[in-house]
Amino acid sequence: MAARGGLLMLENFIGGTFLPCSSYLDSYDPSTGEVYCHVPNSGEEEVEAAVEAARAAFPGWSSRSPQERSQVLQRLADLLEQSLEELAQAECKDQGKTITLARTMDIPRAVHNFRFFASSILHHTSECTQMDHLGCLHYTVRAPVGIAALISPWNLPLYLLTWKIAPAIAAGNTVIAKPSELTSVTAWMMCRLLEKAGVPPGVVNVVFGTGPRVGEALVSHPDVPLISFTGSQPTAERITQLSAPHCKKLSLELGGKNPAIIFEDANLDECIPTTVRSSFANQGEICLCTSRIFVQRSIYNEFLKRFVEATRMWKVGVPSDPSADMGALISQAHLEKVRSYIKKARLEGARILCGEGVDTLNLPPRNQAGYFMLPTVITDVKDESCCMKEEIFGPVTCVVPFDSEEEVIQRANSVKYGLAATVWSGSVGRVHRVAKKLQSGLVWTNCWLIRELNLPFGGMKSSGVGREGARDSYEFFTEVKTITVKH
Ligand SMILES: NC(=O)c1ccc[n+]([C@@H]2O[C@H](COP(=O)([O-])OP(=O)(O)OC[C@H]3O[C@@H](n4cnc5c(N)ncnc54)[C@H](O)[C@@H]3O)[C@@H](O)[C@H]2O)c1
Ligand SMILES: N/C(=C/C=C\C=O)C(=O)O
Repeated sequence: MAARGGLLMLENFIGGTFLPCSSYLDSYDPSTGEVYCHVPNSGEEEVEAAVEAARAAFPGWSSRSPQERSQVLQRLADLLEQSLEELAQAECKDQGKTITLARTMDIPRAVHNFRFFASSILHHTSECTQMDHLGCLHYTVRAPVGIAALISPWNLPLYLLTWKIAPAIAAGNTVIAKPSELTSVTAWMMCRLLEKAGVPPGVVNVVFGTGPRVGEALVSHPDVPLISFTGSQPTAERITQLSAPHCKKLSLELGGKNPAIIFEDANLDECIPTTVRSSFANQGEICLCTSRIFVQRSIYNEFLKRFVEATRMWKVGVPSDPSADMGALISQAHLEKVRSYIKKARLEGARILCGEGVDTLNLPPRNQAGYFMLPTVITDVKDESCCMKEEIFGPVTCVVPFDSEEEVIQRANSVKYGLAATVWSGSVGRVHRVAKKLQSGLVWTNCWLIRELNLPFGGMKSSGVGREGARDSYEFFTEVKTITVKH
């Protein structure tokens, strides 16, 4: 690690070596608005070096057995776990999230990602059929694809980066990862553990920088046959265009406009605290967060009263405060974007029941320039409003009434996204029925964010293409071959 003038200086990690870059980007502490880190502003030259390193490492790594690769992933998980507190502190400072969320969700899940895929890689089966009348046996085999480009967003930095690195290298690929330029620190810290874990040079390469500069050089490189991307739809469109000439394999995990549907027989004592958390956890900067709440009319007033009370109890504070429920948004630009939606809602005649422009946020003097805002609840908003149609990706949620099951399903499905949903009802028949009719890749009933990594994760419609999970990631990061043997 280099430090210049008290600033953290990150370096690219290529071929097992940390390399300086010719230019750097400022990276900010969201809780103060101050520059505290310099991130390499990498470009084609760095991508070419990373491709060379990944290409050189591929024969050795891909020829190791799943058992050998599994052991390396387990050792990396152990080292990350031993560095949990250091990584949590870094993620908190870099992303603006609370230290408690970083300690209990982000970093433990990053550790688990390596443990999970270290195990699942040992248990995949292939397929076989027989044509006795022709004396033929057919079977499938799978092999790693080659160099994988892994591009990840700024909201759950190490959690989502390792959700790609782990399955990619477990399957025998070598990787070039590009984290978000807004949150690069924990990826860089992870690189310091790779050699000790036994990851050979060139198996994991990390290039830092912006999407248009280093990201586009990576996704358009002819020797990078597959891209796993998590981020926004506009970026996914651009990556699809750039990769199309090379017919690359694409996994696209994109945005959401996730509904919560609360029927009159829901258990509000459970529903309300969970829906506050699903709306505002990580400052609402989780693709699975709830941003539209449909409440059956007979309980609407009771729900609204209790939900606003509970939202006002959701503590916004300095991210390093263990008692804070919510920290700072990622950037000044993102804060202004989120606030602009609240202004639009007001202009449309909606009511802001709490939060931005209604309640007062008290912060210590050193955090006055931080990117903070209060969790905000909007009602009396039309389904056609941009607040009900577009992903805001901040601590803002809309609450509206509904009457019938058929009506609410149609309204919940009336957006271009289809990532996640929650359904709250005491009727088991109703939750099964409604879940099946929702255009979402993930539906939680009477709960939220209980993750089963064995099963497919991802969205439909504009929420993405493909799925991630034990089998899905294995199939994405390998090529299948069908072999016929005539005996
Ligand atoms: N479905 C999911 O699992 C999931 C998870 C987290 C975030 N997201 C979505 O991500 C978005 C927020 O993250 P974000 O602002 O970092 O998204 P983003 O699309 O701006 O950036 C995501 C990543 O892509 C890179 N990038 C940007 N432009 C690029 C280009 N032209 N070529 C190559 N790479 C490029 C960025 O540097 C970053 O690393 C939201 O829409 C959110 O819903 C989805
Ligand atoms: N891929 C996942 C994403 C979760 C939240 C994104 O913002 C996961 O949980 O596996």
